[in-house]
Amino acid sequence: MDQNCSRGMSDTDGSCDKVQMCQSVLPCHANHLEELGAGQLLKWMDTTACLAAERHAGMACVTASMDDIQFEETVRVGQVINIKARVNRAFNTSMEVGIYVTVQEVLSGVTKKVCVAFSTFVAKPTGTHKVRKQEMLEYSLASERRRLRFVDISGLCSRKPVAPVVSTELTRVESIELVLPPHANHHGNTFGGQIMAWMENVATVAARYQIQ
Ligand SMILES: CC(=O)SCCNC(=O)CCNC(=O)[C@H](O)C(C)(C)COP(=O)(O)OP(=O)(O)OC[C@H]1O[C@@H](n2cnc3c(N)ncnc32)[C@H](O)[C@@H]1OP(=O)(O)O
Repeated sequence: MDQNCSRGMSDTDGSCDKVQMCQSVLPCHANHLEELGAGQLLKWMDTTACLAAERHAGMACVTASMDDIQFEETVRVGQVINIKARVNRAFNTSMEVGIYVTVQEVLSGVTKKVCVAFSTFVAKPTGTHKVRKQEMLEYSLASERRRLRFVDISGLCSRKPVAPVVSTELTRVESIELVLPPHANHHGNTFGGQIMAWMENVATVAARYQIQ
């Protein structure tokens, strides 16, 4: 598990499937523009959500997917990121975890929403666990999001390729990563947030080639 993440985690209200993480954004988390990288934020979100899922399930969980995310605010060095995660609904072996991210100016206390995301975690080893009492709105919506998630997956597979208007040949970027201990979580596996951070890094380089 990311050291910076695990240090900042604590329960908000003692409820075992709600987790909150608070982190100051430092230069080591930022890009060349002194802005928090999306990959770093995804790592923190995944780690926080994983803890919420594992506390709920009472066993190890892995990230199965994360739904679309829109980042609404740029986060800069010196600001504070606050991530809240909670299990919205448990299905059989999977759980939907809602993640709410805000950014705060330390001195003024002004807080803005950065994003909302929904991750699916799967309990391993598989087993059944009862659905706990939870907020009814999120509970109902989780079912609908789950349905759309699978429509999205089947839609992606059958979608016809669209001819690119501008050649993207020169934007091809490949990254080979050696999985080292700092990339592993508390189970000794690479965690979903780390994979997303690597993907985001390569995508950023590819996008910069395209606009050059
Ligand atoms: C690559 C990495 O290292 S990323 C790092 C962390 N993540 C991982 O290691 C996960 C790697 N992936 C896996 O282990 C598997 O693909 C799993 C566990 C996600 C799914 O395994 P499968 O054998 O395909 O799952 P299976 O069909 O039995 O379904 C298990 C549950 O996962 C859910 N599930 C499977 N795929 C997805 C998906 N893409 N999105 C959401 N939920 C999913 C199913 O709906 C099911 O939920 P339910 O039990 O509540 O009904």
